[in-house]
Amino acid sequence: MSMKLNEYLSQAGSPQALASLCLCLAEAGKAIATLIAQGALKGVTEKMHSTNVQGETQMQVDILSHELALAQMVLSGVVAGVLSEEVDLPVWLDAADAPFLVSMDPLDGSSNLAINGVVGSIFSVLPNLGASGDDAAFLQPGSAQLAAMYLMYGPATLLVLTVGKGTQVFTLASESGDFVLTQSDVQIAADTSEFAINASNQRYWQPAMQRYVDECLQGVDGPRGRDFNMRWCASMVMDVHRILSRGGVFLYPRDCKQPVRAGRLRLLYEANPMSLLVTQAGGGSINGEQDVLSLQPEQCHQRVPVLLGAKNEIERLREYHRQA
Ligand SMILES: O=P(O)(O)OC[C@H]1O[C@](O)(COP(=O)(O)O)[C@@H](O)[C@@H]1O
Ligand SMILES: [Mg+2]
Ligand SMILES: [Mg+2]
Repeated sequence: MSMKLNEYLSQAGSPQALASLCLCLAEAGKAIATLIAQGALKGVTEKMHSTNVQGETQMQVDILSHELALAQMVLSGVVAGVLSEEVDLPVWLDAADAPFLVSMDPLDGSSNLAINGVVGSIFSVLPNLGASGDDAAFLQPGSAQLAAMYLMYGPATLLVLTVGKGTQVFTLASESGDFVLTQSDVQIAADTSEFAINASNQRYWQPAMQRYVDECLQGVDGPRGRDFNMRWCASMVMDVHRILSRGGVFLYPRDCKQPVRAGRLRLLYEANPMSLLVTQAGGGSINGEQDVLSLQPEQCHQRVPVLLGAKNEIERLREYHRQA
């Protein structure tokens, strides 16, 4: 029998407050999916003249997605503060004693909208340890996350969730508006012959990454003794979803393209939630040497290198970094 998101949350024994939050985030996802589906008819593909705190050009739809998600969190009544890619400082809601903090990338891969490509939303749920109003409250390691979720706005709208009991995939039933469990306890195969990396940055990579990709590219004639396939979607949600669906590794390594930043992806609302979802599915996630989930964040919008996916490949990459 098909299980709905609310039924899964109660079966998983999630506390009522966490279940309410997940359901509100699911509602936000539905609203964002509806917005995106309008495409150019609603200006979804247009850029704005503003930049976010990362110095990236914002799209109107980045801001609208932020607002839709924020409105649902206000409604939930269980969120004290929200850190978003789209705003410089965390937003503190009028709920200081609420149990959760949420970090979010309201629209991931938004540059793909110009080509009608797949985008998503990413949420990380942390405990509110009582320091409401203090932005440092968000600087908790990924291992402290109570839940992680992404929504994927593709041919189907998917919601992928972990509350620390495996990783589950739900599909939006458009007629009823329910998210229905379609894949439970996803497992990522430990081995793979597929990697994902933005190869245009190759000249900036460190030796460990040069070695890994070079060996993959040598294929059956090289030390790996087999051919590798390559994919890159420029949308972390889509790349991670492929790994959850058919295995592989996703690599956004440290590089020297912009020496001031350690990596491309943001620790608190991209790397951490995706790492929890992937490790709950049996995969690995490191920054090169350390587990991403063990990193102590230093800044709200901090960037980190991220290598995640098939466990044995991630351990191989860790070893290459140790040896370099
Ligand atoms: O432009 P690149 O190097 O391909 O980087 C793509 C990466 O940047 C991101 O798009 C960043 O996300 P945003 O669209 O939320 O800024 C990731 O989704 C993706 O993995
Ligand atoms: Mg993103
Ligand atoms: Mg974004």
